[in-house]
Amino acid sequence: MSKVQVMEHPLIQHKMGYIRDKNTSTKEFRELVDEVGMLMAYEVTRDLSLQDVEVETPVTRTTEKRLSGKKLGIVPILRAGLGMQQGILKLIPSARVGHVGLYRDPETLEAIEYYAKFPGDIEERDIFVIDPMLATGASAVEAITAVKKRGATKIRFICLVAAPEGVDVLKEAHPDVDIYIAALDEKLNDASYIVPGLGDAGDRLFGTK
Ligand SMILES: O=P(O)(O)OC[C@H]1O[C@H](OP(=O)(O)OP(=O)(O)O)[C@H](O)[C@@H]1O
Ligand SMILES: O=c1cc[nH]c(=O)[nH]1
Ligand SMILES: [Mg+2]
Repeated sequence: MSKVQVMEHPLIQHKMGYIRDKNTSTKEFRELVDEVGMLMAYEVTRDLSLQDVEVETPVTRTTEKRLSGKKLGIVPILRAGLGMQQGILKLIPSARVGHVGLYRDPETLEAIEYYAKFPGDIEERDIFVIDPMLATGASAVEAITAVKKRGATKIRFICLVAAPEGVDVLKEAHPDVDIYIAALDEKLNDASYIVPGLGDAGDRLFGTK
């Protein structure tokens, strides 16, 4: 069964308050989403494996630790997932990047795929699927299904704000995928927006609407 981790780090909580604020400008919103993406990547990569390496300091030889070279990949869900991409790449710059384009049909709430491009060796990589919002869960379920179809087997999902409804749907559809959340909110409203939420993440990131 999926592990669900809500990241209660004070810096994440502090920044989430500004991200939610409707008076936060597009520029600040973009910067904050990038920063929270980076802080979440720090937590999510806590279990990366290390190997011993010999290093010569100016004084002596010593044994140090280095990442063991596990191949990683991130897959932002377009559009809003792009807002977290750079922040995560700052910490894991060698990760390859795939993209899956999905939009939520406003009537049916179905996630409609319009784009997909993944690294050729995706099946060898640990994959982080990223999107600021987990609302009904339809988009995350579709994106992870698309990634699995290309052969990836070790997948985690990282989001800023999740509704309990979406967490349940994702756990049910992909019980092998662990879920990392900056804030677990109260519910969905009648339009399936997250409450209290932050509004439409894509529109706020890109200044559309
Ligand atoms: O859990 P769900 O109910 O599927 O909703 C979440 C999805 O909705 C938003 O995308 P949107 O459809 O607004 O596309 P956009 O990123 O292009 O704005 C958000 O970025 C998620 O991908
Ligand atoms: O609250 C929500 C729900 C779906 N997509 C968003 O961007 N925000
Ligand atoms: Mg949107």
